[in-house]
Amino acid sequence: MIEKGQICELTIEDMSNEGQGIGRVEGMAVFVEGAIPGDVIKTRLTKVKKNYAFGHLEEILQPSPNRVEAVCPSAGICGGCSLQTMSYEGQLALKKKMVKDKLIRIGGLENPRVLDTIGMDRPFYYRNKAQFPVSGGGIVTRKGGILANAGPCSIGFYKAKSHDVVQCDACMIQSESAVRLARVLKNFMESDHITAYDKETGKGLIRHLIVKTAFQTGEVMAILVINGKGLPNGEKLVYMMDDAISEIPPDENGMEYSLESVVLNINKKKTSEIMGEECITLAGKPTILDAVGNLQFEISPMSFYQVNPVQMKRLYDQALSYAGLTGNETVLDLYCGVGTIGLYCASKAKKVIGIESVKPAVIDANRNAVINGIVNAEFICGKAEEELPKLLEKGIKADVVILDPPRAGCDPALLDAVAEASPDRIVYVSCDPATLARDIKLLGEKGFAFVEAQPVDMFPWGNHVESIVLMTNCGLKGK
Ligand SMILES: C[S@@+](CC[C@H](N)C(=O)[O-])C[C@H]1O[C@@H](n2cnc3c(N)ncnc32)[C@H](O)[C@@H]1O
Repeated sequence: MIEKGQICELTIEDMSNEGQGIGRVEGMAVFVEGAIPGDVIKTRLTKVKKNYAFGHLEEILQPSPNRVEAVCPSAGICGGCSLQTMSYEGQLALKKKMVKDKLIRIGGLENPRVLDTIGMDRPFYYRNKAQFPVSGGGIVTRKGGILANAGPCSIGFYKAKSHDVVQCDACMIQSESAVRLARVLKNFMESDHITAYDKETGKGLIRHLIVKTAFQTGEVMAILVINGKGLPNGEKLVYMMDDAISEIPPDENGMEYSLESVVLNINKKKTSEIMGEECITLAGKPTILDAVGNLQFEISPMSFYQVNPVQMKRLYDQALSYAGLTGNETVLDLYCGVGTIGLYCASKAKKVIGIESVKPAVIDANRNAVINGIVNAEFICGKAEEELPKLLEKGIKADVVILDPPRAGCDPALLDAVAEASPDRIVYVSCDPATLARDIKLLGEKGFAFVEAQPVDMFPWGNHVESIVLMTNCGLKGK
């Protein structure tokens, strides 16, 4: 019987979805922050539940062969990048293992073929999207009408297991444009006494700064999520941001960056949702343009776009290869975002139909078909689980179905509809191996055979795992 406060020695064997090392004491799983697979550690149990426990890392008795010194200057302060003390080779191996383990344990597969994780040659400064929380700053009214200074503002990352924000002065995975704009917004808020939103009181103006950077064109978009209708001295901030971006020296590919869009996103709800529904373009264009391969994509503030452009191309190349297109197929791109995967397939298929629930993304997708001169693709707005049955009722036949749902995976109704469509191939792109494995099992029961999985490292130094799976129709249902 183990209890809170007990000191135990254990070997870390696995990693949780939240990035904690997992070991076992008396058969019970113990989750330890800061421990990585292969470490032998001494831990003090801080919480003991019926079937699992949490421990504090007291001492590393024997470091994992994959343990390295963290290279990021913000290591130990910022709560992101839970694998920053693991060698990159170790991370790639761990991610492959995580996919395989989930496919066996949750997916019910015996010995699934999982290929080596496709890694990056240089896994740094890869993110094209930064999402920074904002705290402090400005003058606030306390109880009794007393005016008080809310302290210096910080724009950056949450500390591990807290909502304290640490200024992002340096980050090994974010773009230079994102780090610079975080600094500019801090200076602006301090000089102009602008408050950050306080979720306890529901007061204060600035909630988040989101920066999107199109590495293939150099276009940068800054989105200020605000708890109000407008931004005092917004024009001044635009000039400050523009100066900061134009001072970035060209990158190693000679790319010059320019601020093309500054957007206010209104979110007055007391909710943990980052963005509200209304966007107002404060300066420049309402979208930015990026490219993948020889296709161009316009992206609006609310639209999903893969965060790692180098790996996005590799992921899409794999999707295209798994789709096995000959030119005669109808491809359904479900959860299509701005239409990237579908449009990537369009020149090799007869017809592409995409479904996506976020309206601005669907508008982007249809416009992206036009700007690329693609005439055999159309994108529909709605929930995939509601729209696919309607397409089937209209007699649409699908040869290849691409699924790329959010972390929660597919709605069971959608999997039923996919089975009814009875495509030859299903290409399933996933950012959560657990829900992927759950859905693979359900699709298996509906007559689709798992062929192989290819993990693609979309999030170096982080514990999230992207992978892509090919399933083929066993012909149980017939076409
Ligand atoms: C992981 S993203 C994939 C987007 C796209 N395939 C790509 O590679 O950029 C998942 C997308 O599914 C959309 N989505 C979420 N729930 C949905 C639903 N029930 N039906 C259709 N789309 C949905 C999200 O808005 C998001 O754009």
